Amino acid sequence: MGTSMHESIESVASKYSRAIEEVGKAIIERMCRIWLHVDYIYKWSNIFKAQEAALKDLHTFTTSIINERRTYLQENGIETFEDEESNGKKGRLAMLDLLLEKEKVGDIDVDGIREEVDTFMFEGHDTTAQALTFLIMTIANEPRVQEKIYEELRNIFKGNQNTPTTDELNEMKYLECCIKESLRLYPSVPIILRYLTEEITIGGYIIPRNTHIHISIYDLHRRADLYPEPERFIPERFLPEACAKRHPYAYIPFSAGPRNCIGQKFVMLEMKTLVSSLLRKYRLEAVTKPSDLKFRTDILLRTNNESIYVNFFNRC
Ligand code: HEM
Repeated sequence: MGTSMHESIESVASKYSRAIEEVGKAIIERMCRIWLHVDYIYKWSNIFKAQEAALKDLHTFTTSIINERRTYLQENGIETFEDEESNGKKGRLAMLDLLLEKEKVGDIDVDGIREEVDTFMFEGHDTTAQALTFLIMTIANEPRVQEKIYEELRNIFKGNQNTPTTDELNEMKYLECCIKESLRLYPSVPIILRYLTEEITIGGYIIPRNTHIHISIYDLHRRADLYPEPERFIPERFLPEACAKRHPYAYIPFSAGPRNCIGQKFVMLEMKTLVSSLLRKYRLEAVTKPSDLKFRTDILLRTNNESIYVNFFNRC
């Protein structure tokens, strides 16, 4: 986003993680209690108070990120993005710098910037952390798959220890199938919500317009008619020839349509970078098994397990 998170921000970062969980809890608790759907009643509830406290911590964190960047630009006398190669490409702005530029010409105010930063922090942070957790656990539980990924990495890197280049990341085709299959079984965003502006018919049922609907990505991804033996981890389901036979909306970990995830290409590179670096150095052995996972109702796919464990062994 164009900022580094140094010490002063670190001190509020753990509060931020807790705040995100609290806000998620408040949303779910409200959703499940119909009387709390009425704003007037909700505002008197303890859930609302907890939500407000969490939002305060959340906004403290994102505001400090914005202020840190603003101060940096001011202290270094950077007037416009043309002055700085902030992301290595002169003329192309990091997101926060672009928002700060727009603020100068009155296209956005400070609350607007904070909303955008909140969206990116929320959409980009826990989603990726959850996806990596489930992927690493799954690879540890699938020795055949792990060896196949390792073989692919050995062929790409041929013994060198370098950080992967973009070309090398693009060569990790099998690892990509594993990431996709892991997101099928463990979609970080298990449900999405939509508001119907027109009537639709699904499976013979008419759903009237002006209806709020939930789309369960988790359940869709485990449909046996779309994915035979849906509980099994089979990365080959995502080889190009297998995907070609499937409906384009049968797999939607990043949603679909005009409001789909804008971070999906970035996150694939991020996950490949992290997992390939781990697997080049370590062999993983399972501790927590998929059958140990106890999912809870939340806006992100989380478990009630205290922790998810994996053993790491040095590859000599
Ligand atoms: C494994 C990681 C991720 C998953 C599974 C994921 C999934 C999703 C999903 C399902 C949506 C649509 C939500 C809805 O329709 O209600 C979404 C939206 C979004 N995602 Fe991601 N995401 C991930 C990572 C990221 C990252 C790394 C970023 C930013 C760098 C990001 C930025 C966004 C933004 C800004 C939106 C809102 C787009 C809009 O409303 O127009 N996401 N994401």
